[in-house]
Amino acid sequence: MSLLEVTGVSKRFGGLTANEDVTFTVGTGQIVGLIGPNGAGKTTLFNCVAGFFAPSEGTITLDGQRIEGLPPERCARMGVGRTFQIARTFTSMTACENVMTASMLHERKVSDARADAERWLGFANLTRLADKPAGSMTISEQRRLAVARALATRPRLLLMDEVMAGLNPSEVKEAVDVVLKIREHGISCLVVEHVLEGIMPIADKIVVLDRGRKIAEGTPAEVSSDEAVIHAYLGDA
Ligand SMILES: Nc1ncnc2c1ncn2[C@@H]1O[C@H](COP(=O)(O)OP(=O)(O)OP(=O)(O)O)[C@@H](O)[C@H]1O
Repeated sequence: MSLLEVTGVSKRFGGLTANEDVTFTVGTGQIVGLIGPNGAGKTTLFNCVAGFFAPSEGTITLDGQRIEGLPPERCARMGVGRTFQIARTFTSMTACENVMTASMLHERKVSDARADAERWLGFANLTRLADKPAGSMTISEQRRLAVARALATRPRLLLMDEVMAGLNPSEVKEAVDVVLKIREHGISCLVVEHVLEGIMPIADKIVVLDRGRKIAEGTPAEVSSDEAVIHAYLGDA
């Protein structure tokens, strides 16, 4: 049994089908990349796994337990963590306070939450910025802060949404190093990413969506040479 099993998931918004009959798994300690052209349905699927959307059809299990349709906080308590885009970090709070808001999910005492937050800031290579307001940090630092905050919820599966977008090559490498460290901790990662040079070298598996459907699944090498994938990315050009 895989940690995450997405089976036959469809999601419709009125007449628009954003996901159609999508099936894939994420194994324990695996990094799985979810890629596809704009509008392919990546974010929608991500939101179905995180509990932000209930699928119209299909099932989603975490460690054998059904989670589809559960609210986000139940999914989080069951072990599904997710990063939010920058706008969701609390910009006037310090980096440490930001992570503490997540640590409080498990720690009752403020001093324990602070110690926990400091540990995750260290994990994300942000110790020296612990007391800086999140709003004054660079995009790269804020992305790693979002990862630290998600890790503080103690996920078994971490969903990462475009944590590498807009970063320069050395910042992409820093983000990649953090993802690899997360896997070393035995935490599985499902990564939605446009920055293919960031995700392709480190993913155990890539799932490719196009117009809501899964068009390919396999190792990075397999999907890179897949005709349907090449066509989806390049069109008829
Ligand atoms: N809440 C919503 N209501 C209606 N339609 C939506 C909603 N969310 C997404 N869609 C539509 O579903 C389709 C898939 O969008 P989605 O954002 O999941 O794709 P994506 O692969 O994440 O795209 P991108 O790479 O551009 O972020 C699009 O046609 C989008 O307009």
